[in-house]
Amino acid sequence: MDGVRLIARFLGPYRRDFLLAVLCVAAETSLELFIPILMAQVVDQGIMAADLHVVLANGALMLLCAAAALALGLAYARFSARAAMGLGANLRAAEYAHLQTFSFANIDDFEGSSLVTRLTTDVTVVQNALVTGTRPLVRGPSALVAGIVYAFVMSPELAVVFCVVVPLLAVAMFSVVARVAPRYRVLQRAMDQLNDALQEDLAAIRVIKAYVREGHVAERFAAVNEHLADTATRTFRTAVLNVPILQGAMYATSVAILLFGGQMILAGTLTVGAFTGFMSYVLQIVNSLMMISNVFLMLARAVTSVERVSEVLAEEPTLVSPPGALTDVPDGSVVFDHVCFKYAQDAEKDVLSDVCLDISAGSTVGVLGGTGSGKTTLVQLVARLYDVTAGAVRVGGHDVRAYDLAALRDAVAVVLQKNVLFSGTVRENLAWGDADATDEQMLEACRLARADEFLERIGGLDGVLGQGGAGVSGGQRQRLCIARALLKHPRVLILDDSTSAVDMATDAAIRENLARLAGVTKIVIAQRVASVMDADKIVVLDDGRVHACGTHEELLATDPIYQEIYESQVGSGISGEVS
Ligand SMILES: Nc1ncnc2c1ncn2[C@@H]1O[C@H](COP(=O)(O)OP(=O)(O)OP(=O)(O)O)[C@@H](O)[C@H]1O
Repeated sequence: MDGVRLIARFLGPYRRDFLLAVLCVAAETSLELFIPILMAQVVDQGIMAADLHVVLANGALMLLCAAAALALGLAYARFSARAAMGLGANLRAAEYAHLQTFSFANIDDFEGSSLVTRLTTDVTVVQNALVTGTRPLVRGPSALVAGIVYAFVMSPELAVVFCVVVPLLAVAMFSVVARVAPRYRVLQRAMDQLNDALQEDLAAIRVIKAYVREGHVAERFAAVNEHLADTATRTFRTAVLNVPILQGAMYATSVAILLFGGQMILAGTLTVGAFTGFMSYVLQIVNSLMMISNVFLMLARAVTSVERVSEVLAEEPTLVSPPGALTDVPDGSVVFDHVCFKYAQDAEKDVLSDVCLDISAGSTVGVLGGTGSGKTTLVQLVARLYDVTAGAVRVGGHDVRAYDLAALRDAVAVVLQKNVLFSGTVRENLAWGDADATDEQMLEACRLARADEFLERIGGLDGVLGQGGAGVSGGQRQRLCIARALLKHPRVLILDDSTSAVDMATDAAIRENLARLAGVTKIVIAQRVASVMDADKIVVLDDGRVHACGTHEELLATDPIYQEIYESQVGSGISGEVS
């Protein structure tokens, strides 16, 4: 029922088309049911009574019925296609819009590939069910009921055969549907896995080629592909069982009716015309049962897909703005107050444990630490990309959970470790930072991020970037991403290893430019000591805890981990560039 409500809701303005499609099928069905009656009259009152007038008149009526049924069939195709395609577009739009409200945690829950299947294949399954299922859904039951009623009217004795056949067939077909329905969820899950493998391989195509791993990924893809094919074969092998069951039933019924009907004709209790008409009802009843079983199979699959679509639409975003949210971030101060965090509620260990930090507005803070020590996790909490598990993060003196999400994220610009640009011009990409920025403002941001160095070479602000920002190098992409963040005029600027692909001299020049941004708090995650040694404060993270905090000189004098990082870089010759 929930599925029906969902479909009714998302049909929206296409509900009219859907209703018209149903009316067309209903009218078409009643016309077709009328034809056997006319046929019986042709045989009994026309051929047997040698009355040509009855044959011609009824023949003309039969042609008229057939032509009207054809017109209604065409109209049905048009209305149902419009309703189904409209429904599909509405469902995809609603899912996509809802997806935009998802937090990272929501997306982690679903997995990206499953979301893709739920927006594409699942919607197509629902669409197809509507466009090809409405006709048999309306025709099947009405043709069945009408066929049985007409058969009883023509010959109640003969029609008793149906009282035996129809219930037996119904039980057989429902058991087929009951076995197949649960398999559809497994099938869609296998489809998710195929999408997952395909997406990962396409995204990593350069790495695959660089490591000459084409054979390995082809094997992995073959395995998921085979799993999908196996699951589909097992599902549809059971589904097609209803065809032999129905055909067997049709022949058995025909034989029984020929046997009993023949005896009745010989005994003079049934006319040949009534018998001919009766035989066409046998076909009609069995056909309608076939339609009903097919439509049930189709619906079983569509129900699975509707459920998967509903799961996306019903997912509650884990991060929302509170009622009466603050819309102004007064300053760029950042406080971590006994913050604990873990990604999964049931995870045993915290990723961040009891982190306390006090970062004053306008200061520069460097964050260092080993791989997996929690640096990225720490800064993501400032822009409320995740919520703390315990404690609080305060920006501008207020808990981040008190702010309107958009206002907070406007004030806290994060240049993530995985920098992403989009296909389009450089100007379009920079406009993500400030849609109203003038060319001068964009060029100034590029100058601060040292993107001006290569901007002319890629065609200036009108230079076109390929999908995912293709067409610029890693270091160039990082600089454009910094420029984009600067255009937001943030109160807090977070750079998560954002200059890792930039050479030392450019890195130093960028730092120098950023240091001049008065009033902007800068939190810089870096692997190189050189990138953070001038900071007002350096935080050393170790296994999710603040191991030490101080200036470069203080840490160099007191902290063994900092000394070790510094020494390792001095040893590798980085110190020369550092100093
Ligand atoms: N989305 C996620 N779901 C579950 N665990 C995660 C997720 N992201 C990170 N982690 C785990 O949290 C821990 C800290 O990761 P984080 O990315 O914050 O470390 P990091 O210090 O930034 O590392 P690196 O220097 O390699 O970028 C790691 O153990 C990582 O496996």
